[in-house]
Amino acid sequence: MDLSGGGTTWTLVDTQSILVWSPTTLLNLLSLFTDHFVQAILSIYSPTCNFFLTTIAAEMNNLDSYPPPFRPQNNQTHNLDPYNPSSDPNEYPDPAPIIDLRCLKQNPDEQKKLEEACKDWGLFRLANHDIPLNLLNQLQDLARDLFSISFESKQALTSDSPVSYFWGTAALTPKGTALARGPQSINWLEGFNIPLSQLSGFDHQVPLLDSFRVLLEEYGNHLSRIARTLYETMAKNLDLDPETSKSFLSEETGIFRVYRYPANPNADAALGMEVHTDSSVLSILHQNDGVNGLEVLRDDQWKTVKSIPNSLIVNLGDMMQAISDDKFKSVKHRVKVNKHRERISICYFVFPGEDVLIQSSTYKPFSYNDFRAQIQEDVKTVGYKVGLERFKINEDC
Ligand SMILES: O=C(O)CCC(=O)C(=O)O
Ligand SMILES: [Fe+2]
Repeated sequence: MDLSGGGTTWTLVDTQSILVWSPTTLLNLLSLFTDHFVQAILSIYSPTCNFFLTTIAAEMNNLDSYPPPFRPQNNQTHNLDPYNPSSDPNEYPDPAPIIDLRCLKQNPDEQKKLEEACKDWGLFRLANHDIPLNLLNQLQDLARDLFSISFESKQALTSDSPVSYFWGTAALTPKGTALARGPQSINWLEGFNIPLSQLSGFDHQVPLLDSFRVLLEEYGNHLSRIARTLYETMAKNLDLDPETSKSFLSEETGIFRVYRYPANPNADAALGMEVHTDSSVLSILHQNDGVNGLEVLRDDQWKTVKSIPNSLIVNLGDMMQAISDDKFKSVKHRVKVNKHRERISICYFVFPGEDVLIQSSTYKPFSYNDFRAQIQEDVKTVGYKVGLERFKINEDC
């Protein structure tokens, strides 16, 4: 598949004009301004130029910030379709069930709704989570700033650090470095892997990283609270023994993954993230405003989970499916790339204590450690994560 990110000359066509620009010239020009200033200018331009400006806004990040294979190639020209908001999936209602966190503790109907969402979807949108909107916006802004520094600086910043930088795959070793993959399975993403327990190991000398650390600490406290509340309600739904079930959610294992999915005119040729299930108990996701990408598989159809301001997406992972003895579902999902705009998402994953045995009638007893080791092995040998199937009790033997 053609994984090139585009050409150094972007050809943009609308009904009135044909404009051929060199992005290098444009970027040099635009980089003189701050993003916010440019956004303000963009908003006062005439609507006929809107699609053009939207595209340029998406492309104006420093090209040096992208991993080399994601950069436009010199001898290529791309025809970018005009950005057409009326074909935007935002026009359609979002199908995911909505859970109101504030109601969850007291309201049996909301608890029932959660149970249904876990069985039918393995995913839901979370409203009334009580995370300040300001914190979510600041996190997104800082994540964008962090991704905008040069590729080499991102690598240098994270060498010798508990934070790791990766690209092209989301399959990582326990240390957070990318597992080697073949070029055909490259994922159109870059990211930072940040274990919550090691936030203090951030380089305090680098102001951008230090500001990010402060925000992530605050965000991490909120997500631990949310994960605990959701998990306790799920454990009650499943009638799990309260003492045993506690060790299935270990807040110290919390990990952040911050992703950037660069815009790509050949969006149909590459996935941002390939089809997978998460290995976690729960995953909690925040997507930047207005850029869709996440899709879940339901009834054999891919459904877009829209980016809606101030809401979080929660999905159940393989550990939750095993803990629930297959009553709840670890949902298959993937990320599509946007042709015009880059997408940033901030994901939190929480796991059982590493050596805690999960026992069920469907799977052989295994710990998260066993599960992770098996995935590492499978990705190296078979090329992909086999997952829970590896631990299924084979009734024929
Ligand atoms: O970026 C997203 O929307 C989803 C990321 C994801 O599925 C993952 O990290 O497992
Ligand atoms: Fe995922």
